Order: sequence, then structure tokens, then C-alpha cells
Amino acid sequence: MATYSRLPGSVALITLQNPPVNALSAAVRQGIVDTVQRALKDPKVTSVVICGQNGKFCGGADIREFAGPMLGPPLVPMIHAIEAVDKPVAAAIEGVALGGGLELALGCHYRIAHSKALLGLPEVTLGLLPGAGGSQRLPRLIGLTAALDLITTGRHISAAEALKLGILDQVTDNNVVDQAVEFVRRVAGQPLDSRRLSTLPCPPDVDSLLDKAMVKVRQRSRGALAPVACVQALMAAASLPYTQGMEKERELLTTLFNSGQARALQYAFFSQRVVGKWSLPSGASWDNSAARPISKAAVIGLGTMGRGIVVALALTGISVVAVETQEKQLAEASQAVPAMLQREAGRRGLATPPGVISFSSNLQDVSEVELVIEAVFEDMSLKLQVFRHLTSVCRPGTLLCSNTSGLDIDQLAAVTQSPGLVVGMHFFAPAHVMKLLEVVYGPRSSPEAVATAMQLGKRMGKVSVAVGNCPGFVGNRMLKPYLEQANFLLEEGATPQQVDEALEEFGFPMGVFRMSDLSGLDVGWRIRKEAGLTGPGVESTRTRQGRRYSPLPDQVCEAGRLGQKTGRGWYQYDGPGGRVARSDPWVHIFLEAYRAEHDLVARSIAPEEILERCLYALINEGFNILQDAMAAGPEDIDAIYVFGYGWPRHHGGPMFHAGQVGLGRILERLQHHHHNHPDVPHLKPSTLLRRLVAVGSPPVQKWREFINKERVHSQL
Ligand SMILES: CCCCCCCCCCCCC[C@H](O)CC(=O)SCCNC(=O)CCNC(=O)[C@H](O)C(C)(C)COP(=O)(O)OP(=O)(O)OC[C@H]1O[C@@H](n2cnc3c(N)ncnc32)[C@H](O)[C@@H]1OP(=O)(O)O
Ligand SMILES: NC(=O)c1ccc[n+]([C@@H]2O[C@H](COP(=O)([O-])OP(=O)(O)OC[C@H]3O[C@@H](n4cnc5c(N)ncnc54)[C@H](O)[C@@H]3O)[C@@H](O)[C@H]2O)c1
Repeated sequence: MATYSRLPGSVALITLQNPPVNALSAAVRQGIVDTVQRALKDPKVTSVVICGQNGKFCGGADIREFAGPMLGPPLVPMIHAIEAVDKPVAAAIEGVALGGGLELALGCHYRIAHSKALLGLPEVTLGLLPGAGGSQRLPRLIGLTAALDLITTGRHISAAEALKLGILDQVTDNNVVDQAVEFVRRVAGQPLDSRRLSTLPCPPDVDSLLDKAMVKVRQRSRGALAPVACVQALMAAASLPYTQGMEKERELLTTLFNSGQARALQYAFFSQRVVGKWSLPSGASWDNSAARPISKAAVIGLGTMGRGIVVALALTGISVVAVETQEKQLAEASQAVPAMLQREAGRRGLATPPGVISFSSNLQDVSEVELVIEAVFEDMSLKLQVFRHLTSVCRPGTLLCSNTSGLDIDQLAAVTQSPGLVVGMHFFAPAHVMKLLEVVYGPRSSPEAVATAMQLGKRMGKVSVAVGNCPGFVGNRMLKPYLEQANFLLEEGATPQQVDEALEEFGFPMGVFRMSDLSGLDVGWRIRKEAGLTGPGVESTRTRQGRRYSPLPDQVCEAGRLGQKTGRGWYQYDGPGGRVARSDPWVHIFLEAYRAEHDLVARSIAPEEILERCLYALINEGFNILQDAMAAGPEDIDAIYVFGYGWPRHHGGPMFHAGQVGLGRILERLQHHHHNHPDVPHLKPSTLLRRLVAVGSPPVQKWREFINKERVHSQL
């Protein structure tokens, strides 16, 4: 709703009230329509201020309403009515003015903001465009170049930047409503024509800026529709009168609204928030478990991951003891880490990186910290040794965390004095940049330890997801069948390029083979050796441990091709560390020889089969994970894949995508592929998938409840 009050001095104050962000729900829109009418009719009112309750102007349209029929007064005529008022109307912006919130402000004649406010048109991130006149008014106010940037990126800008761009008329450190009231009193009676943005001309696109932008956006959007539609809306603004521009905005919005992509992106928005409200099978959850404050931490092992973790902690204002036993590594890290910190602080606009870092080669130096993150090699015996040492050195109550990619957290906990204080904190490379953190709880991890790791992740700006303790946890466990299928496809006749192209066409930033070259092929090779799948003494057949196995990646490593770092992998590069992947004749000859050796006849494989085999195998493992209660719900899996594995956000995440494709279809295709490849257990449809199909394929939002019920009735 919106409340109305008349302040001394003939100013009407309209306050939006819809906690927590004053989203423009039907009730708020009705409230605005009614109160604006009241202000218009009240002869004693000479000017109007619109503000939001509880320090937030407005977070935009109510995204939850998009799932149902749109009721209540529509936004566009509501904003036109405000713009047409013949008394000055000012938006008093505190907190946020985003999306429809900023569009509402653009309909006002003046905009005054608090210096800490954030403004933006983030609709593109929800698969939409600014559909309440924003795509037509903003370029009229700030020009095409700046409007293009804000609308196609959806980025939030500070009040200072908004003032510079000309979006705001005034910025204040004081009470913004008081300032706005004073402002409108001052300007009452002045002509308003030039303040009505819809009546102003839009600058024409003289340098074909928008054509060039369109080319770039199409290249970068990887199949996402909204960025393209945003440019189209700006083209309409630049070339058509306002009314026709608005018609085009509406037409484009309707297309986006009806696209599966908008639903996927809005689901992704809420998933990100759902995972913060974590719960464990024990009943412990975000709202009944207290986190400990952390101000001093240690990181053990300063390789690729450890360095990034030190930077991420320091940026959060935490003092870090950084420990590395190899002299050369320590010397390198003590040069590299401060430089990384400086760079990242600069990128985030922080003047001085807040955390203090001390480097050491002595594990004894971590005795005073409150939390330790171990990031030594992925070797269980080494990690056990480190944890034994830590538990004897650290004071009682210190949280001991491991950045292992998939080893057993419980085994690590078992060698410590307080197993309840051991959790996994699985960061992704580079750890100071990537948004995902898997917080891995073992059977003995205490709610307090999970809560502390989750909160620390949040402080670091991560999307933290609580996951159960199983090999590979959630993300890497699902990756295994995906990689396996990619290798099998090579055996059957595909090339690395064909597989990668199909996946990139789907929207991944990199296909599986380019990604593996980037991460280093030796990572998986080491894990397979540890698992006894390859290495000296293991037979060179295509079956291992009773199931189909492809020795192709092992053989590529044995040839000294470890990916980008050696300048050769599934592709060739300009040299060690090269980044541009080129097809390598060696790989094609190698694949042909391999197929000949194993009597395999290469067949032509369609992109559809590549996608089905790779993605449905991955999705199937997602169902197994839900069934095993290793993830609390499909949103957790989807957030992990979107934020950690490059799953295209406009496809929502693997589990959401399964729902969009249709669970019946996924089941049928898995059955088909499993029939053709009975020696590949990952293709055998999961019981949960079968159960969901049997009950009519409920929408993804209902799976959590269904799984819990099935578990109670022991159906899973
Ligand atoms: C069929 C054809 C029909 C075609 C025509 C249809 C016509 C429809 C007309 C539409 C016109 C378009 C109008 C406009 O252009 C579209 C929009 O405005 S889209 C919304 C744009 N706004 C945003 O994207 C902002 C989203 N929110 C945020 O970024 C953040 O929440 C925040 C505001 C920066 C605050 O951040 P935090 O303080 O960290 O808080 P949280 O993020 O945790 O949020 C708290 C709580 O609020 C919920 N929430 C936030 N924003 C919204 C919102 N806009 N709508 C609904 N709910 C919102 C959030 O989910 C949290 O709740 P929880 O999930 O925890 O319950
Ligand atoms: N690299 C990745 O992409 C990635 C991603 C997520 C998780 N991980 C996990 O993070 C951990 C570290 O991986 P990495 O890639 O950073 O390895 P790395 O080889 O780059 O670095 C490991 C570092 O640990 C040091 N070290 C070894 N024993 C030590 C000890 N006893 N005390 C102190 N330092 C010691 C080594 O000298 C080395 O500098 C592994 O468990 C790995 O599985 C890696």
C-alpha cells in the first residue's frame, strides 16, 4: 500500500509500504494511484514527494507477481499519470531505486537521493527489459551510451555516479525526505514541461552505436534473449516517437515475459536467496543456529586456492595467518598475494584492503586464530597429517575447515579433538573471484560450525550452499557423469570441438574439453590414480571396476599434454600458458588410432545427442543427490551450477532445466541411452526421477516437499 500525509507548507508525502523492499505489488500500485489522485485534488497541496518506508525507496516490480495473472492498476499508466501532474513531484530515494522503482522515479519531475542509495535497471538479469517506460525515458535523460550501459548490464550504480550521469538532481548525506520536501517547495510554481522526460527528444543514434552494440551483445549473450531485446528497445527510443517507442517496449516485454528464459532467471534470483535459508537433515537451520564471529583466520597451503582464499578473507576485513611449508612457494605467495589483494580491492573500489596478512612457514603460528582453512594438495594422508597437527596447535574451539574438492570430511574430523568443529569450505578457482562456496557438513559437524562457515561465506560475498558429505559433494559429483559422457562421445566418433560447440551453443562459457584444458588435465588424472582407476598395474581395457571406462584422458596426460599449462591438451595453444584453443591434428590422429585399436567405428553424432548424453547424465546425478539428501532442494543444486560451474543462468540450473524440458522426456531419453549403454550406471534413471514422473511431474518448486514426504513414507 501507500500512505498519504500532508506536511506543513503544502507538500503531500506519499510513502510506499511493502516490506522489505517496497516492491510495486498490486496493493502498492493501487495505493500510489489513489494517493496521487488525492494530492491532485487537494487545492492546498502545491507539490508532492514520493518516498519508501524503512529506508528503501523501491526494489521494483514485485517479481513474485510475475508468476500469476497481473491484477491491480498497471505500472505504465500509473507512471504517466504521475508525470502529467501539474504540481512538482519529487522522488526521495533512500536505499534502493531499482527496476520499476527507478522507472517510477523517472516519471517524477525531480529525483533527490541519499548518498548511500543504489540505483539501476536490473531487469535484464531477470530476463526482462525496463518495461515501465525505462527503456524510453532513460536515454532521453542521459543519452544513448550511458543508457545502453545501464540497461544491458543491469548494474547498480551509486548516487554519486547517478548524479554525474544526470539521473539525479541532488544528493544528500542528510534526511532525504526533508531535503526533497525543501526542494519541491523551492521549485513549486516553476514550469514542468522540460521535467517530463516522455516529452523530450531522444538523441538519435548518429554513430550507429546501437548497431555496434547489437553485434557485441549477440556475441556475448550466449543465447540470452533479454540483452538483445534491451538494445532493440533503445533502437526504438532513438528512432521512433515516444508513444511508438513505448509500443515497441511493450511488444518486446511481452515476448520476453512469455519466454522460458525470464522464468528461469527469476527462479535463479529466488534460488540464490533460498539457499541462504539452509537446513540440515538434523533439523538445524539458519534460523535456529548461531554463528560465531570470526576476525582472525589462517590458511594452510598457498597454492592456487590458498592464495585466493587469503585474499577473499582479507577483503572481508579478517586478519589472516598464511602458512606454506615450501620455501619457494612461500616466497612467491608473499609477493603474489599482496598484489592480488591490491588489484581486487581496486576493482571493488576499496581504497585500502582492510585485512592484515602475515606469512609463515610454521604451523605453530596459527595457535591464536578462530578458524583455519586447509588448502594443501588433494591427498588424504597429507590432509590427515595437517588436521592432526592443527588440532594439537590450535586453541580449543577453533573451527577447522578443509577446501578439499571431494574427500571425506568425516575422516578429517575423526582425527581432531572436536569433530563437531570440522566442516568443508569448498571454494572455486579463483577463490577471491568465484561466487560459489559449498559448505560441507559431515555427520558430526555441529550446527554452530555450519552456521559460522555459511555466515563467513556471506560476508565474503559468496553464494554459500550447505551440502552433505559424499565423494565430490554436489558440484563435482554431478560433474563426473558429465565428463564421462564427453569422453565416451569421443570414443564413439565426436571430436572435442563438436562436443564443446554443442555445449557452448547451449550457453556454457566453455565446453567441457576447453574447460578441462584450462583447469589442468592432471587434476582429474591424480584423482583417478588415487581411486585405482589408472596408473601402473591397471589393465588398459575400456572397463574398470565393472563399468565402462574411457582411458582417453589418462592417455592424453601420459603423452605430457596437461592442458593450457603445457601448451597442449585436448587442443593446442601458442605455448605453455597460452589461452587461445586451436584444433590439434595430434588429437585427431590419436582418437583415430584409439578407435582402431579398440575396434570402434566412428559415427556422426548430432549436437542433440551430445547435449542429451552430457546434460541428462549430470541431471540424473542431481536427482540421486536429492534422493540421498546431500542437497536440501533443487534450488541448492541449481545455485551451485549457476555460480560455480558456468551453467547458463537463463536456463535456471540443471534441475530447473529438467523441469522445463519435461521430466517425462528426461526419463524417456535416459532410458533410451541406458538401453544403448547398459554398462554405464550413470545413465540409469534415478528412483526420484521415476517417482516424480509417476506423480505427474510436479513443478520444481514442489520437489522439496515431495521428497520430504517420500522420505517419511520410506519411498526413497
Ligand atoms: C503475459 C504477457 C504480459 C506482458 C506484460 C506484463 C506487464 C507487466 C508489467 C511489468 C512492467 C515491468 C516493470 C519493471 O521494469 C520490471 C521490474 O521492476 S523487475 C524488478 C527489478 N528489481 C530488481 O531486480 C531488484 C531485485 N532485488 C534486489 O536486487 C535485492 O533484493 C535488493 C533490493 C538490492 C535488496 O537486497 P538485500 O537487502 O540483500 O535483500 P534480499 O535480496 O535478500 O531481499 C529481501 C527479500 O525481498 C525480496 N525481494 C527483493 N526484491 C524483490 C522484488 N522486486 N520483488 C519481490 N520480492 C523482492 C527477496 O526475494 C527477499 O525475500 P525472500 O526471498 O528472502 O523471501
Ligand atoms: N585448483 C582448483 O581449481 C581447486 C578448486 C577447488 C578446490 N581445490 C582443492 O584445494 C586444495 C588445494 O588445491 P590447489 O589447487 O591450491 O593446490 P596447489 O598444488 O596449487 O597448492 C597446494 C599448496 O599446499 C602446499 N602444502 C603442501 N603441504 C603443506 C603443508 N603440510 N603445510 C602447508 N602447505 C602445504 C604446497 O606446497 C602447495 O603450495 C586441494 O584440496 C584441491 O582439491 C582446488
